[in-house]
Amino acid sequence: MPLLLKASNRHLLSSSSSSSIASMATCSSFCAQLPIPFRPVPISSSFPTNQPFKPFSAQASISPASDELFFMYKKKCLLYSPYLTKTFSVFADDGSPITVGFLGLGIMGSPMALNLIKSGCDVTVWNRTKSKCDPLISMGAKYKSSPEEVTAACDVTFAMLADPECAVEVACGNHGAVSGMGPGKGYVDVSTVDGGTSKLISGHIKASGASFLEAPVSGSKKPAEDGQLIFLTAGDKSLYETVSPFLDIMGKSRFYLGEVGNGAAMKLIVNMIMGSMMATFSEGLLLSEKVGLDPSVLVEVVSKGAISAPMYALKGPSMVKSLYPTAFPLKHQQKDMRLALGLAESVSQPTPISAAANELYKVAKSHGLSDSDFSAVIEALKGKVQS
Ligand SMILES: NC(=O)C1=CN([C@@H]2O[C@H](COP(=O)(O)OP(=O)(O)OC[C@H]3O[C@@H](n4cnc5c(N)ncnc54)[C@H](OP(=O)(O)O)[C@@H]3O)[C@@H](O)[C@H]2O)C=CC1
Ligand SMILES: O=CCCC(=O)O
Repeated sequence: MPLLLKASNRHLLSSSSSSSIASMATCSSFCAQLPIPFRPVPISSSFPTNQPFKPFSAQASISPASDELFFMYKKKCLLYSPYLTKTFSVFADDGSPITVGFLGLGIMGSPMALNLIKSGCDVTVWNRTKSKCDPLISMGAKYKSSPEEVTAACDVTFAMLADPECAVEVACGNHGAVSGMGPGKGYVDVSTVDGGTSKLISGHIKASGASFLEAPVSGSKKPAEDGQLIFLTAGDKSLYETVSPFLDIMGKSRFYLGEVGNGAAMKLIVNMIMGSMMATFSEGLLLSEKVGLDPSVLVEVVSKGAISAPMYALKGPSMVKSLYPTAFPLKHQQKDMRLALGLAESVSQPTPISAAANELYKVAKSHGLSDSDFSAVIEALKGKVQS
């Protein structure tokens, strides 16, 4: 017989299977390591009683057979995924599904929205270039022709946009997201922008009576596809709690960092470190080659020691071949260096290494590498740069 699982602020579930389900909830770190197709979807969240949203309930039908599967999960066995992904949905208290909007279907937005759709969420999409909506529409997404229409139709709307300028344009421009917002709705900006931009958007959203959360992500194209992103959130706590089931579909971890601007700052600092790491890695690869060493061997040596990083292992082999398949566009990395340096400037923090790295990304951009992967920054260090 199916069991109805209701989320509560204690993560307790009113079912005879509560012990095994609760075990699953406490094993979230293992759960997050599973690829999306094998990952149990989140079935609990916390809902403060005084929050302005339609309260969510995570609801799932669980048969005795699937209860067995949860027990297997506790022992770190794989779950039978189709069973779970098809039975998960998030509902408002009036029984209607929580509707989700998604604005911006680029490298990151498309797989993030797709994971929501695959998990059974009711998703409405918009993108400036309409053709990028088509694959998602064919997977079951609804389509609206402006950000305003999306936010008017949806309870919560995510935005994954290129830069501060277009994040503001999509939120606050003509027929922008703000025009469709109102009390009881939420706007979650997952783009990488600076804190000032985030506060500006937040101000407009909140003036409409809606709630705002910034939630930039760590993790690139593949983690977005695999639902392994890391959300760095800040803003309305009640919205954070409301959208947590959706964040857990798209990601493996989430941080709540307090006031709007803190999520943006954390994201920019992480990417400032990453940009400098990539620049110095590039120098090392080229230096090794110049002194007669095999840069592929350098990649291997680095992978064995204390400075090993997934980024070097992932990008190194193709950098050695001068190949830069785009996961994180170089123009976005340079934007993040620029914004991080602005953050440092605002508090008089010296960042000479990052400032130097930023110059390299600017050189790479000037040589036509904006849309290549950010690992193409190595080209800025070569004597002869392809244009
Ligand atoms: N790629 C990555 O590895 C990661 C990226 N990020 C951040 O996520 C955000 C998106 O990145 P990513 O998906 O890679 O970028 P893409 O360049 O692939 O996508 C950018 C999106 O922004 C839209 N856009 C750009 N300009 C405008 C505009 N003027 N008006 C409306 N929409 C616009 C694009 O629409 P259109 O399709 O019409 O061009 C597209 O939907 C960025 O802030 C980036 O820094 C964060 C983590 C990782
Ligand atoms: O903003 C892009 C981050 C890319 C990554 O975290 O791998």
